[in-house]
Amino acid sequence: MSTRIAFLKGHGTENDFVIVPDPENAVELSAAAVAALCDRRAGIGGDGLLHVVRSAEHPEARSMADEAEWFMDYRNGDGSVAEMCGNGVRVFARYLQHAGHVGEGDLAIATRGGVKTVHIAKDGDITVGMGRAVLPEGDVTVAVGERSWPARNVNMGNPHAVAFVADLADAGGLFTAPSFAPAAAYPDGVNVEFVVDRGPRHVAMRVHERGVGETRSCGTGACAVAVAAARRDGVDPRETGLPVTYTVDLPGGTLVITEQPDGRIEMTGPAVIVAEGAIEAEWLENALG
Ligand SMILES: N[C@@H](CCC[C@H](N)C(=O)O)C(=O)O
Repeated sequence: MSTRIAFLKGHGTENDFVIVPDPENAVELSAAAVAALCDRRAGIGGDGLLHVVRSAEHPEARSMADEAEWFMDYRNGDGSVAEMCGNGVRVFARYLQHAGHVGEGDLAIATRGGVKTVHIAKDGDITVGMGRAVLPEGDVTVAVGERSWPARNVNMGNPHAVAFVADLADAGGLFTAPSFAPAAAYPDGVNVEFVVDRGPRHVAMRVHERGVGETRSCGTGACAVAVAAARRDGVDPRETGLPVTYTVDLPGGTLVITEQPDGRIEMTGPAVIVAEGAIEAEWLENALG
């Protein structure tokens, strides 16, 4: 009889994830296994995978176990590991609520980018304390084909290049990763955001994600865009002492990003569990050859 591995499918503003609950860290998820599961034709399909593990059971999260019971072991759809996933944290929290591990209110989730505070509101939206943005000095350029744009380097735990463009269509099909310069700015690759203005403190963006491709949404990307837009607009809450909020429209929905006077960034948006099922271990073994 073949063994089965439980999974769920969820999304946050259409950034979608395969969720593998594995409290004891017993399921071996190689990069190839993650890529097979995230394959949209031969697998379940997803931009990424959320491996749900008790912090105490994971070598990368043990040191955070006192603060956060659960560790989001996030993987990109190509199997690579990333430091953080903003939409992923909301979907991860929704899974914990769905499974009865937590209720409405506050919780902490361990990630490779540190412990994130999460609030599950009665109205269903989820707010994540995303930490502070780091904006390294130096000019960055991103290019798609013959076109190039100056970009702002923003680190949200993971790397971003934010380019303001005249029209979101300027980035073209985004079938391959935009190139960037200088190479030293992003030694581990980068997520690239293309942004237009929609109104006062209201922008729209597209994103090409490292390890995935173009996605319908990126939470860390939306935070990077909000901070880059604020600085471009001459707004820095750490100087004014006032929080600033940007509404960020993405192809898959809208996220609301607030930067507090101490620089902490909060992201609010939806998170949805779509389905539950079982992975045939035999299929996975065959998929891995
Ligand atoms: N979709 C995510 C970001 C996922 C990680 C990213 N692709 C990377 O490699 O840094 C989000 O919602 O933040």
